[in-house]
Amino acid sequence: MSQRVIKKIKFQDYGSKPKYEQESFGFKSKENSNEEEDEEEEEKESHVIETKKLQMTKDSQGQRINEYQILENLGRGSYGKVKKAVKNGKTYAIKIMNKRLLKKKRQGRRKTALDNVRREIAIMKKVNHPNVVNLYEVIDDNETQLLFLVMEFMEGGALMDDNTIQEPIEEPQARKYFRDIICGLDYLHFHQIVHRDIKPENLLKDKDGKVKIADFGVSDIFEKDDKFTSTAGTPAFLPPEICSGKKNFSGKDQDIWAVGISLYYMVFGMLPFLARNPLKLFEKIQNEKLTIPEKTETDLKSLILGILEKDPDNRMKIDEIYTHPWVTERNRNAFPRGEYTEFDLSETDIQNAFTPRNKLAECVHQLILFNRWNNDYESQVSSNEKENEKIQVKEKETQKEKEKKMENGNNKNENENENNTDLDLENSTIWEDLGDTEDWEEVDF
Ligand SMILES: Nc1ncnc2c1ncn2[C@@H]1O[C@H](COP(=O)(O)OP(=O)(O)OP(=O)(O)O)[C@@H](O)[C@H]1O
Repeated sequence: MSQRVIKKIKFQDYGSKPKYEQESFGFKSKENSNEEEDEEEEEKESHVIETKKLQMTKDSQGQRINEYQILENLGRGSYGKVKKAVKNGKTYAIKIMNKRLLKKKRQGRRKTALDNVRREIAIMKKVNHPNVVNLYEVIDDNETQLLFLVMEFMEGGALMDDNTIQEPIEEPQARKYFRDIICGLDYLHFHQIVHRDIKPENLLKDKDGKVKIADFGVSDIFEKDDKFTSTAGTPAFLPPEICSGKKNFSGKDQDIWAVGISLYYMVFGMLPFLARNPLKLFEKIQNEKLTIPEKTETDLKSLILGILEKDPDNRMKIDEIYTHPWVTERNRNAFPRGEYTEFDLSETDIQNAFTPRNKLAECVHQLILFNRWNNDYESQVSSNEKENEKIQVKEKETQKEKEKKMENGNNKNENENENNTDLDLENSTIWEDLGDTEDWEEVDF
């Protein structure tokens, strides 16, 4: 059963805008708020609408998904397409995915892409901050197996487009962007969420140039400590401790390092470590001394060196970043931290992020596969009977023996299922037989 989670968040936005006003989510600037109203807003469980019914129509204006008029493509990720859409005059970005295809796309030994999407949605449903891209609605249609994430539209696109050499961003502008990123990241880390793929492509700008953290595809949640063993992220943004294959590294330290690489990229227009192949790149990240252009101003230099410290124990932490002279312009531009109240984000929330796994249906599917195999086996035996009587006798004996064995096997399976209703389908071979999974064009709009 899903726990009741009441989200109570208070924060101040000291990023690119001094005061935060986003009426659509019920947050108001402090001057305008009254306490009762605030209390009411805070008691909302989740701001995300969950829709189970999908209506896809086509008219003279093009395609529609429920009330959303679908416009042009915004981009394509590894899990699906992102389209621009309009509803009641407001623009949205809709990520369109196909659950059937996600289920077939393996991610490591035990997981499928659907597991990652489940986690991404669970996280996005809970978070609500001006520097994190907001999710408005999840449309989860079982008939078509399509999944739609309706997000706020980030008109300004990615902070920087790709990993080529780019025009550096002027320092005052870079500082605003950097503060936005730190505000969003601090909020996530407070709520025990690590992003694990911070990079300019996943930092999107809204129409006012405010930067928000997007793409929670490989994000994770942690409990007591933030130690991880699995590698996730983009090679050029991975810290030395991950490149060296260290087990048990800090997810927060990984995010901080990636923010440092992103800052370097913003102010110098290029990545600090580049190589032709990942192995060479990992070697450079671990061993090559960081070069900073000579004319770099002292405060900026000290911040970059502090964040891009190879030893994670000596790497700058987020509270030191908040008070760093480059960030605060030597205390002329205060950068206080937001105040947040905890919310729960549990494994149950992840499992229930959209239509919960139907364990019964999956068990039935396994039984059907087993019966099919069993019938094939029996028909093979009967054709042999017609051909040769002698063989038939032998086959019957063998058959009996095998049936006996199978019966024992069946009983064993039944017993196992009785003991383990939570069938481990991640380890089941049924996903292996589903063929090639590369054709993402199947998500056709
Ligand atoms: N909320 C949004 N507003 C505007 N554009 C968006 C939004 N979300 C995503 N996009 C665009 O759509 C593209 C695809 O996004 P998506 O999150 O699916 O994948 P990605 O981050 O590019 O890649 P991957 O998921 O493989 O890491 C992005 O590159 C971005 O330019």
